[in-house]
Amino acid sequence: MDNPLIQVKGITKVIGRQTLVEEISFQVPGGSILALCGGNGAGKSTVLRMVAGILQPTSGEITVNGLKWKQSRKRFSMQIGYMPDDYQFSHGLSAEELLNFWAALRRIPRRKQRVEEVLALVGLADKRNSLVTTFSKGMRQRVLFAQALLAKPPLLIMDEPTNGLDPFWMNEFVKLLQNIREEGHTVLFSTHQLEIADRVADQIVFLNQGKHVGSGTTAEIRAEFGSLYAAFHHSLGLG
Ligand SMILES: Nc1ncnc2c1ncn2[C@@H]1O[C@H](COP(=O)(O)OP(=O)(O)OP(=O)(O)O)[C@@H](O)[C@H]1O
Repeated sequence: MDNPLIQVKGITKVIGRQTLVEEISFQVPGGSILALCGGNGAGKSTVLRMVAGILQPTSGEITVNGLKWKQSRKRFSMQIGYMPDDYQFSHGLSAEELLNFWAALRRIPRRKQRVEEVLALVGLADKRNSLVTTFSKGMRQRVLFAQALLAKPPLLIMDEPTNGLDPFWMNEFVKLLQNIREEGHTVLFSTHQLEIADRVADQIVFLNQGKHVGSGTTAEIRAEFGSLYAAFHHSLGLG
C-alpha cells in the first residue's frame, strides 16, 4: 500500500503483568474506513487510544499522515479527531456551550459557524440550548461525534460510536460516515456491532483477547466467508 494514512506496525501494550494487546499491525489508506471488531475486552479501545496518541505502546510503531507522536506531538494530534466511549459529562453546559468551549480550546477558526454546522450535522440544532447532562445516551454520542468533527481532521478515531443510537440515528451515522469518506477523511472506529462494520467499513480487523485474529477488505471477507458474522466466528475458531 502506497503512503497509507495510518500505519500500525506490531504494537503491543503491557500494563503491569497484563498484555492488553499483542503485535497488532494494520494499514489504512487515506479516504477509507477501517472497523476494529471484537467482543468485550478484545483490546479495541486500547488500540484506538494508542493510535490517537493518548496511550503509548510498549513496543511497535504508529505513523499517522507520515508523523510519529514522539517526534511531533502537536502536529500528530492535529491530524486526529477522537471520540471516546467513556466521556463523563459533568459540566452544567448546553450542547452549544460545550462545543463552543471545545472549539475555543482547539482554536477552531470561525468558531460559531463551525459549531452551528456540526450541531446541524448530528441533528442537535434544536437542542443546542439544552443541558448535555439531560441528554439521552444516543444524543450524548452525537455531541461527542460533533466535537470529533469540529476541526475537520484528516483522521477520525471513534470508539464504539453507535453505542446507544436508535435505528434512525444508526442509519444517519452510516450516511454521515459515507459523506465524511467522500470528503477524503479517513476513519478508524471500533464496534462490537458487526452490522455497522458491514454497512460502512472498507476494511475489517478482528481482535480477540488482545490479538489480531483476522482481517481483510469487507469485499474479500464476504467472498471468502459469505458474511462478516461467519468470518468472525471463524476468527474465533468456532467454525
Ligand atoms: N488501564 C488498564 N489497566 C489494566 N488493564 C486494562 C486497562 N485498560 C484496559 N485493560 C484491560 O485490557 C483489556 C482490553 O480492554 P479494552 O478496553 O481495550 O477492550 P475493548 O475491546 O475496547 O472492550 P469493550 O468492548 O468492552 O469496551 C481488558 O481485559 C481490560 O480489562
